[in-house]
Amino acid sequence: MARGTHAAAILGPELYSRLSNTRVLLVGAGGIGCELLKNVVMTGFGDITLLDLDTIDLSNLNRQFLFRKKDVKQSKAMVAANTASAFNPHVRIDPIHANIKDPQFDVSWFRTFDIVLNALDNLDARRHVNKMCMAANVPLVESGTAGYLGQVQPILKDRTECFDCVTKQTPKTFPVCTIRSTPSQPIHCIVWAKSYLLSQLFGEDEDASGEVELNDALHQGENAQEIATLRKEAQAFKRVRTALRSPSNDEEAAKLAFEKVFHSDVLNLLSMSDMWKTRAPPVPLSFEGIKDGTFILREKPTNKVTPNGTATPVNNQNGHDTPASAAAVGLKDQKTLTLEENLELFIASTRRLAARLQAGEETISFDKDDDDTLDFVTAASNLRSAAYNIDGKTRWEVKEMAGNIIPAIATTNAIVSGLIVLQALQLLRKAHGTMKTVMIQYKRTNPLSSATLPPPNPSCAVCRDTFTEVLCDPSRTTLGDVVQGILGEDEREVSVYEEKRILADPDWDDNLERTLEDLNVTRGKFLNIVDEDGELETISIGIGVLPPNHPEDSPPFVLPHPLPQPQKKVKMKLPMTPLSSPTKATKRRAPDDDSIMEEQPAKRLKTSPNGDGPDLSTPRSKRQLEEDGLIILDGPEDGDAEIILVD
Ligand SMILES: Nc1ncnc2c1ncn2[C@@H]1O[C@H](COP(=O)(O)OP(=O)(O)OP(=O)(O)O)[C@@H](O)[C@H]1O
Ligand SMILES: [Zn+2]
Repeated sequence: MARGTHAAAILGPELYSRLSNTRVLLVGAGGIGCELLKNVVMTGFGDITLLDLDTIDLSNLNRQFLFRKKDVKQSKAMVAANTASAFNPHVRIDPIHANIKDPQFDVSWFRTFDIVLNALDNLDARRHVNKMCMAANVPLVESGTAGYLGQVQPILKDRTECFDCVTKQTPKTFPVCTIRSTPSQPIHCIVWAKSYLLSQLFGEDEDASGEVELNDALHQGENAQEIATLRKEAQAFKRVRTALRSPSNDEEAAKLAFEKVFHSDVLNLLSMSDMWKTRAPPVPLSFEGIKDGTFILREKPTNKVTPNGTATPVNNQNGHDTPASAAAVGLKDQKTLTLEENLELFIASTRRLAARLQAGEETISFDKDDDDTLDFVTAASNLRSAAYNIDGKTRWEVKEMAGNIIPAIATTNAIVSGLIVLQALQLLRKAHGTMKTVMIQYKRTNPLSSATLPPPNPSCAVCRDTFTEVLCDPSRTTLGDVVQGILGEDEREVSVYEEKRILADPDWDDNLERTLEDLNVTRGKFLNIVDEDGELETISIGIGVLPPNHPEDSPPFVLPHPLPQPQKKVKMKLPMTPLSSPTKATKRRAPDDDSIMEEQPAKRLKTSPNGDGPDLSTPRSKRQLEEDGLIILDGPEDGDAEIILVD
């Protein structure tokens, strides 16, 4: 069968013949991206732009089949393009080694494509591409896999839900005191080692922000004695940081760090007897004792008989004398480490990281593929677990947990990549009525399921905007030029935003005279014109560059023609919540992956727009509430707004 037989059958001969000139943007050349690039090339697409910001890592080779060992450290986009070009002599692949969020990839650039295919691994980049495709009105195929599960979703502006029409789950966070003082699970110790200890020792000097965090915790009614202890801890860190940065090749700095966090800090915590009334107290570890084998952690009474007939204590939690752990020794990464081995690994990894600082690296943060940071987090979390009587984890398990990794499965990537091409062909055929979201599910009898595509969410903050574009020289164009130019004869009251930043409102027009450059509103960014009465959709203006032939003597900006006409907004009713129930406090999770967050109790207010509670319907009334000490947390849709009263 000839290459392209299937595509020709689906598209028909006329549309198929256009495939070679269809401009495809493929974002991401990782697990899905490599498979997908191979598929689009083999299908007969002839004009492909492949973009990825990363270089090839050894750990990519097991599933990213366009890469070989010799390619490690090379640009993913370049190597993938090179390899896949050989699959079809007629294909043009333009590789770009860059971040899709870079300013040159503006709305005009996105508009040059006929279709965009996402093969990304993070929410932030996905949401960005979604927004750009909405602004440029280019069809998008969005996809993702998680182990055996996968999903492919076609997105078409004004016809289907966009990626942001539905709230996405945010990763789990933990209360700060669980992480800092009272861990009870291995993950608490791993988060402590990765997000707290590693950055305290090798990250930026966060003295000031740490103080603010502690002051905030104090104001939120946390135990004053505990906060004072944490403050003392912070000061002691300074000494360790200095030692790590002073040239020396011995283990002194590692010892100092160890004694601070696994000994002195534990002793300090133990002195707060109240904390240990309802939970088991931790045990301070001894550096020298572990080294010379005299330190025994929580000895248990059971004895075993050794071959020479003497009884010795077993299961003493140093982890080095149980037959089970000895038998588990297989691959190095999957070995349960003893207390001694964890200490050795702690010393060795601290020395390696300290040497990197001394060699000029300014800060070091966790990367699961950086052996030094992974070793450090493995050792430090296991030592902390030992002190708190929590099970230790192997290096492999720590890597999975700290890297939030769900194992990637090449087969799932392959199935998803095949589905992406089928969805792309359907979009190009404009078979909108028959398109569906397709899911790979963990069901042997029915591995693929599909769902009809819901229409856009009327209150989506992304795809319900009216998008337009202004091409300009930001150093010579003022905010007023753009806002007045876009509104034309329209004299309604508006506020102007860039992301969450307010730049102007009906009572504050100081910025209208300033240039866009001065306001840091440059290529690739969006200005939002929000209707003060909340009646009309927001106008979202992409900032682009002037065409090269733009006449010198004409204004330094080009307005769209015709001017955008925002539609009436579909009104959402805001939820009502009784005023007087502080016990039913609102709790929100932080959006950040491993942020250590304290959940604060807060009182809820009514959020009625019709008189009996604060009015949220206009930007001005929202700002007024903020000035009055109320924080408004925007949900993904306006109707979800929550108000938290700050005491
Ligand atoms: N903002 C972005 N701009 C460009 N490419 C991106 C961006 N964010 C992520 N990517 C790319 O998307 C790809 C996602 O692929 P994948 O999920 O297989 O990740 P990976 O980094 O190759 O593998 P793993 O995370 O499992 O080690 C990666 O190659 C990554 O570099
Ligand atoms: Zn949407």
